[in-house]
Amino acid sequence: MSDFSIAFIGAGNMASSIIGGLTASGHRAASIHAADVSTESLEHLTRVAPVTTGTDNAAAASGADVIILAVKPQVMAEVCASIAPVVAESDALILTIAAGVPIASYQRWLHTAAPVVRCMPNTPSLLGSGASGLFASPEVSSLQRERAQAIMDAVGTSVWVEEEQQLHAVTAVSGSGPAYFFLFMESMVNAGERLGLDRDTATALVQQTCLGAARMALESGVPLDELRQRVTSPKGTTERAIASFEAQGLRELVHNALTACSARSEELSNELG
Ligand SMILES: NC(=O)C1=CN([C@@H]2O[C@H](COP(=O)(O)OP(=O)(O)OC[C@H]3O[C@@H](n4cnc5c(N)ncnc54)[C@H](O)[C@@H]3O)[C@@H](O)[C@H]2O)C=CC1
Ligand SMILES: O=C(O)[C@@H]1CCC=N1
Repeated sequence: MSDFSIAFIGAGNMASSIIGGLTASGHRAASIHAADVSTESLEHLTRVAPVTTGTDNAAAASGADVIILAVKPQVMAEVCASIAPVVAESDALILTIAAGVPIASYQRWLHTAAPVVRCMPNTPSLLGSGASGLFASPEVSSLQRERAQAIMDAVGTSVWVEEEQQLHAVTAVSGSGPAYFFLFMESMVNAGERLGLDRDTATALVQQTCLGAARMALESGVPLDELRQRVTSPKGTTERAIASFEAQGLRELVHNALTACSARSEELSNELG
């Protein structure tokens, strides 16, 4: 599994994180090639791992088993045009991490029904703690699915969805999700300050509480509602806070926010499609 060759088109933040994760998990740097228009991005990447780099997208993609498209959605059409002649001559898997661009657009820009896996990652991938949703076009083989999963598992965990449309929900839950937790943490820090803590103390307590709660949710095997109830002593302090959240409609607020996010993801797909 670790010997297949990978070409990255775009060598920015996400590409260097994935490459860092891949090489840390045993993938040979010699079988990874990266192309970028920016020599600065390429220089930064070679400090992460000794991969082959260049500014010619088609040269990097040539001979690769997996071509990872790690550029912004706005330049995707141009990038696909640059590699289309190579893709036409190969059976490489196209793995794209760009938000919003539908599979039909890649196949149109590449002028072929290439096997495409769309991935919606999130920013904690930069630390190896990402959560990614994956969707495969019908042309993707089982070996290619395994390879796509192995690549994204190098920077966190990944789940497959059965329908491309479900990537809108993945975007609403995990793609944009880190921002919701940051907002909640900001709100807790501000509340802690107003209750008399200095900002640094409130920040340290909030950060560690968030990490601890996430680890309990992940590692205890106990359902979320039970974990919450274990903190909530009858007639105690937590009960008052939870009652306040519930009375002010926190669950409905969250539902509305994720619905708005998913709807925007659909709008963007229509614009980029
Ligand atoms: N769901 C999320 O929160 C996240 C999604 N993403 C997606 O991942 C993709 C990459 O994001 P980042 O790595 O953060 O962006 P970045 O801006 O760090 O890297 C993109 C790279 O593409 C290069 N590039 C631009 N035009 C090019 C061309 N024609 N040929 C070759 N390279 C070219 C740029 O020079 C740059 O180095 C984006 O599509 C983004 O939407 C990334 C991070 C998180
Ligand atoms: O906000 C956005 O549009 C992108 C997609 C998911 C996370 N960031």
